[in-house]
Order: sequence, then C-alpha cells, then structure tokens
Amino acid sequence: MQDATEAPVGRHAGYPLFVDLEDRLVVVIGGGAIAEHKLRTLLRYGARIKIVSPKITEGIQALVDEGKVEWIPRVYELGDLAGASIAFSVCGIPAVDVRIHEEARSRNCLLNVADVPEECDFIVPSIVRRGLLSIAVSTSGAACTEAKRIRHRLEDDFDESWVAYLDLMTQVRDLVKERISGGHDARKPIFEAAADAGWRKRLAAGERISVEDAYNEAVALAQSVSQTTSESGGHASAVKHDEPTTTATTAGKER
Ligand SMILES: C[C@@]1(CC(=O)O)C2=NC(=C\c3[nH]c(c(CCC(=O)O)c3CC(=O)O)Cc3[nH]c(c(CC(=O)O)c3CCC(=O)O)/C=C3\N/C(=C\2)[C@@H](CCC(=O)O)[C@]3(C)CC(=O)O)/[C@H]1CCC(=O)O
Ligand SMILES: NC(=O)c1ccc[n+]([C@@H]2O[C@H](COP(=O)([O-])OP(=O)(O)OC[C@H]3O[C@@H](n4cnc5c(N)ncnc54)[C@H](O)[C@@H]3O)[C@@H](O)[C@H]2O)c1
Repeated sequence: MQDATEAPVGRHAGYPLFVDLEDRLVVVIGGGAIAEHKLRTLLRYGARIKIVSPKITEGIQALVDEGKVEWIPRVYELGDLAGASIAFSVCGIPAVDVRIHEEARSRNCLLNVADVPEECDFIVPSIVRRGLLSIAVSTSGAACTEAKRIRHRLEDDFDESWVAYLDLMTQVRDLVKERISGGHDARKPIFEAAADAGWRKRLAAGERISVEDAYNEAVALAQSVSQTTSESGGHASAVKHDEPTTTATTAGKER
C-alpha cells in the first residue's frame, strides 16, 4: 500500500509552511469580526498591517488608535495590495473578491479569501501554540469544524509544559552545536538522548534543570546508549567532545 504521506494531495490541499511575517506588510480588505480575528493572530506574528475598509469594528478601531494597525477608511481600490507579502479579503462581496484576486495574481501576492477555498492561494489553519511549538491543522477546506475539534484534542495532549521544555531543548541544542565536533552524525545521538531524558515531565513536576546539567546528562546518556549498542555488536560511534564535561546526573528514559 502507498504511504499516506506520499500519496498525491487533493484539491485545495496547501503545501504547509511556517512563514516569518516579522515586519512584512499584510493587507486586509474588510473590517468586520472575521477581519478582527485574522488581525489579532497576524499581530502576534509581528506583521505590519494595513486595513482597507469603509467601516471597522470597535476592536479594530482600538488597534488603530494604539498605532498597531494602519486604516485606510474607504472601499478597496486597485493598487491597495502594493508592497504586500500576503493579503486577506474578508469583505464578503464576491465581485470585489474577483478584483482583489486579479490584483494579487498580477503582483505575485498570496491571497486568502475567507470562506472561499477556490479563491484562496493559501488557507488559514487552526493553530495550537505552546511557546516555540506550533501545530497547524488543516482539512484542506473540507471541514473547519473538524479542524477546530482536532485543535482542541491537540491542546489537551500538548499542554503548557511544552513552553519551558522547548526553551531548555533549544539552549541545549545550541550548546551541542557549539561543543560537539564531527558534524550531524556526532550530534544526532545527543539530540536523541536529550529527547529521551524526560525533561518535560520533570520540569512540569517542579524540578529545576540548568542548561549545563541538561547538556551533561544528554551527553552521558548518549554515551551509555553508544556503549550498549557497541557491546551488542552495533555500529554506534562514541561521542566526541571539543571540551571536557562533568559527569551527568540521573538520566530517566521516560518522556
Ligand atoms: C481553521 C479556521 C482558521 C481561521 O479562520 O482562523 C478556518 N475556519 C475556522 C472556523 C470556521 N469557519 C466556518 C465555520 C462554521 C462551520 C462550518 O461552516 O463548518 C467554522 C467553525 C467555527 O467557527 O466554529 C465557516 C467556513 N469556513 C470556510 C467555509 C467555506 C467552505 O467550507 O467552503 C465556511 C462556510 C461554510 C458554509 O457555507 O456554511 C472555509 C475555510 N475556513 C478555513 C479556516 C479554511 C479551511 C481550514 C481547513 O483546511 O480546515 C477555509 C477553506 C478558508 C479560510 O478561511 O482560510 C477556523 C477554526 C479556528 C479554530 O481553531 O477555532
Ligand atoms: N473563516 C471563518 O471562520 C468565517 C466565519 C464566518 C464568516 N466568514 C466570512 O468572512 C467574511 C467577512 O465576515 P464578517 O462577519 O467579518 O462580515 P462583515 O459584513 O461584518 O464585514 C465585512 C466588512 O467588509 C467591509 N467592506 C464591504 N465592502 C467593502 C469593499 N468594497 N472594500 C473594503 N471593505 C469592504 C465592511 O465595511 C465590513 O467592515 C464573509 O465573507 C464571511 O462569509 C468566515
């Protein structure tokens, strides 16, 4: 049977990306409740936002007053997408959507038309965010209610403990890249050991784990795995440091 991840994707299935919008211009056409919902998410990701709409909600007005959003108080005109990296049409008027779509195409600007998958260059997923962890869910436009329910299930599975855990993991990873020579093959067993060390649950239980201790623990765990593998006839190579480290503390296996 064909692997599900290798099967051809269907209509409206988007290629998943995590795009850095920091300081990029995003143009939103329309100023209703749906525009406000999209705007609030976009602001969290550092986008510069220009909104074109004769009317805006009180919530958007507050963001305009705080200087977080630029408002052009009129209907959409050709040229409004100038300089935009991506754009959203949330005015809900099909004839206007068609004009916005034409301008977006001519400018190579990716457009989302809320609720009109066939006019969308990209669709907006349902998002779970836990610090550095992002999980985006899409049903390729088939059932956003299901996307939302899957998000709720994932929110239960991936609780707030992931925030501190991934902060620790990223710092340990930086240390490993700094201290372990020999390329990816030498570092990989340590990254695996770090993921096996059970830090997330231990942090959640209130244990304080310093970056240095975590690093030493991962190196020791990788070494013990490497020894076990070579004793049983495997090919794992020993971990090589660029500088000596102290002995590690406990190394639980549980995640
Ligand atoms: C994920 C989420 C993100 C967001 O918008 O932030 C999102 N819709 C959400 C909720 C939601 N939207 C609607 C309902 C009412 C119930 C219902 O209709 O099912 C609910 C549920 C609710 O509100 O509870 C109405 C609706 N939506 C679309 C259509 C048109 C159609 O289906 O053809 C219709 C009208 C259908 C009709 O005619 O009645 C289409 C799209 N909505 C998408 C995204 C894209 C596909 C995402 C995917 O691939 O799954 C896509 C294709 C285009 C786009 O907008 O990007 C967000 C969940 C946020 C969360 O996690 O809480
Ligand atoms: N994806 C979702 O979750 C979802 C859910 C509900 C609705 N929608 C869709 O999103 C769209 C907007 O929904 P809403 O509830 O915010 O609608 P709304 O009617 O409250 O807002 C529309 C906004 O567009 C502005 N507008 C009208 N004509 C314009 C023009 N020519 N140029 C610029 N702005 C113009 C209006 O002033 C208003 O601010 C609708 O198409 C709706 O079907 C999406």
